[in-house]
Amino acid sequence: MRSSLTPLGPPVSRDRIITCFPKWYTPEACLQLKEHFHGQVSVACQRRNTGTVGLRLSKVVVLGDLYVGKTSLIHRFCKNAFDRDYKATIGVDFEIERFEIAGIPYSLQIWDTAGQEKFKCIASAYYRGAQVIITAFDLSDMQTLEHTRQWLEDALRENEPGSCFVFLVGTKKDLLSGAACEQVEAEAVRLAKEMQAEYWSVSAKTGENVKAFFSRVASLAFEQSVLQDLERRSSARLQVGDGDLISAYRNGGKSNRDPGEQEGLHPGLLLAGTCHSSLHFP
Ligand SMILES: Nc1nc2c(ncn2[C@@H]2O[C@H](COP(=O)(O)OP(=O)(O)OP(=O)(O)O)[C@@H](O)[C@H]2O)c(=O)[nH]1
Ligand SMILES: [Mg+2]
Repeated sequence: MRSSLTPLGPPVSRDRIITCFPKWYTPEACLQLKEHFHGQVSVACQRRNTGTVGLRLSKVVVLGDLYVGKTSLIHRFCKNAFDRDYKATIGVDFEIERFEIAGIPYSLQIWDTAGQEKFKCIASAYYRGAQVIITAFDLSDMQTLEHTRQWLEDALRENEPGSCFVFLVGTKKDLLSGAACEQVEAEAVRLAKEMQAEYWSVSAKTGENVKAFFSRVASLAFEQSVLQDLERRSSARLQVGDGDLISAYRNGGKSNRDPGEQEGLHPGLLLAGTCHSSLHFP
């Protein structure tokens, strides 16, 4: 089936266009070592046979202790800005970032959560339906690394087992150098392997690795979305072929997770959101 669904709105900016599969930070703790998009995904993109992938929002949640730099990381990527003053996130906030990956439009909804304990119950309401979980810690504060395991556990509890890509991100790379940085990174890589997470070190202050990191996040999520969409459509066709028309119709070509659920919007809770660029939904 050829997709006729094209999002409206301005073209994505040049630095959001991804043509090659972005590389990992370190091969020791990475989710996929391959250098190209999955063959089926490349073919689907060439034929523009990616179903509704271009219209959906993939949910990314960013978690971690207060003051580790979650908001700064997101702001560096989405607004190319850095603020030295600390303004605690209250509850949650989100940004929408549009990409073009292998010629197909793709959007991430990036949820910034509060690290302060008193806001945890608000923030945790937004963990559900995440395709990507980013657990952040401050490279200059080892305690924040130790706490990442608990943050991840809390987020995984709200999601189906095996349904999320997990990243462990060390922030404020500019504050460490040489042997000190290597030592913390080695410990973080060890933990990332245990968490089955991909490891990255970044600096929101200098911008080091920030764009590369989010390109990697977007590409892995995109590839998974296309593969899931292809699988869903082929199983719907099989069901029709089996004469099970009603069950195919009931599923409506949907995955187990409803796209609305993936968007994770729970009205009525404290929420301050910014749509970074205009999107039009069906
Ligand atoms: N040197 C340096 N400072 C940073 C970096 N990233 C963030 N900071 C500083 O660290 C402080 C906390 O950053 P935030 O991004 O607000 O931290 P947060 O994790 O969002 O905190 P909560 O919203 O309370 O959970 C701020 O003063 C930032 O300027 C970085 O890469 N390098
Ligand atoms: Mg914040």
